[in-house]
Amino acid sequence: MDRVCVIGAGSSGIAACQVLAARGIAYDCYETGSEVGGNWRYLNDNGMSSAYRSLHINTSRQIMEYASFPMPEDCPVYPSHFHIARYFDSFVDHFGLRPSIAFRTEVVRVDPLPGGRWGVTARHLDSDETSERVYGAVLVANGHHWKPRWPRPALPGAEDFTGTQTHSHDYRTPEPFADKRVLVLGIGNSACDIAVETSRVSRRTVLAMRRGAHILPKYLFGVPTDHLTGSWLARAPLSVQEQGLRLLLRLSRGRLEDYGLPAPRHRVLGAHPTISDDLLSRLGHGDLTVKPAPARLERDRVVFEDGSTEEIDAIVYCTGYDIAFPFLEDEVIDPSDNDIDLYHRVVAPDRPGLYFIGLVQPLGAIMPLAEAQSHWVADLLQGRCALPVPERMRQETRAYRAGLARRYVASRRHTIQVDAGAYLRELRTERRKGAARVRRGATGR
Ligand SMILES: NC(=O)C1=CN([C@@H]2O[C@H](COP(=O)(O)OP(=O)(O)OC[C@H]3O[C@@H](n4cnc5c(N)ncnc54)[C@H](OP(=O)(O)O)[C@@H]3O)[C@@H](O)[C@H]2O)C=CC1
Repeated sequence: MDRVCVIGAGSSGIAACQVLAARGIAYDCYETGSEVGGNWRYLNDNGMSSAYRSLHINTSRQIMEYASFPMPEDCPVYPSHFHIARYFDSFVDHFGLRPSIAFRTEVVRVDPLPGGRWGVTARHLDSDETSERVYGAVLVANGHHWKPRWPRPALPGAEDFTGTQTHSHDYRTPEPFADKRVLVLGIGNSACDIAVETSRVSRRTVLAMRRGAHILPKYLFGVPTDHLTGSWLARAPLSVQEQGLRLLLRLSRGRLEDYGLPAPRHRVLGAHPTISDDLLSRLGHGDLTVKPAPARLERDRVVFEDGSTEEIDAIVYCTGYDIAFPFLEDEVIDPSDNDIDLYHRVVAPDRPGLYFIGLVQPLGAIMPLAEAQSHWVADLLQGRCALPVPERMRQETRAYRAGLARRYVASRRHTIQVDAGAYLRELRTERRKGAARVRRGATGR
């Protein structure tokens, strides 16, 4: 079997490396930075980490750990990025993966070649030299929370705004916002974490949003929330999960309107969850002001959609991330507007040998899903599983899109959503079907 290329040594890339190594598949992994961990390596010198100093994961460690390597017992329930980066270091060392990772080596091009092979061009940052190598398959694990998504088009008046305008990707600590009048835009997890933090040092922090969000706590009745939502509740039909969660939230934290937040018009499971223990208490303290979305900027002030205005010194756009593969031409795969059609979120139907690891946004955590995806890809590489014909794969991607449209608020942030437990079951089923295809000799490729 031809050698395989893994792009990125973040949480998904190292999961892929571990599985490939365990399965005896020769591979090279390329990582732009000097260390593993991707987004979870604070101040990562690959320039792609969006982690801020106070970041703690909002899924519990039991939900985020790799199946092959449990997190240490003494790790907190909701570890910080420091704990998580340490865990990734020990994962890589435990499995002896480090020598297979070319650090400070950026993949700059990936080209399809005749015969289903792939040409990979890498730039070595220390020497600025490039090298080319041919691989039988490429596993793309470059992450999807590193390229800032700014409002498109920009807010009217943005060019003439006299304050600062930054994206959450570049937020590290609240100090630069001390004594400032800050506007945080969005109501995802970045917005809530950042608004809570700036509200402690700013003169005033305004949290503006174009729709409400169901705020989930990290604990419900003393139990990590995802221990409830990821276990018995996750196996129930969606409507039962929805009702159960709605009831639990109503009992534990009451109505969001009573904290000054707009009542969400969508179902609890109709948006990627916003998880914060601190937001509601900061609102209760009167240290955060809630506003609708900005309508326009007027030099040193922001006019909101309800006609109210605020003088603002700094805007932090917590408006999410674009999916991007800078090393792939759009003709190969085009992720514009975060639309990307992959069979079971991994396989490019018309590009044999091109796989995407960790390109999901789960209710749950990406790490064990990336690991499970890698096992499926290893099956495909070793001929233990086969894919259906491309048209069958495209049917699956259409059905997935239709399911997203039925369930989720229409937003560019909801194009790669999965429920962790259900998705793991889906991958297991696909592996069984893929093995049956091999036995029948019914391979699509
Ligand atoms: N502690 C943790 O573990 C953390 C995890 N994360 C994760 O990182 C990922 C990214 O999160 P995040 O950075 O919050 O981004 P998200 O994409 O999740 O949220 C973006 C927010 O910005 C809003 N928005 C986007 N564009 C506009 C616009 N033009 N005008 C007004 N509002 C806009 C969205 O609203 P709409 O819904 O209407 O599109 C949404 O409220 C998520 O998976 C999140 O869970 C992030 C921070 C902390």
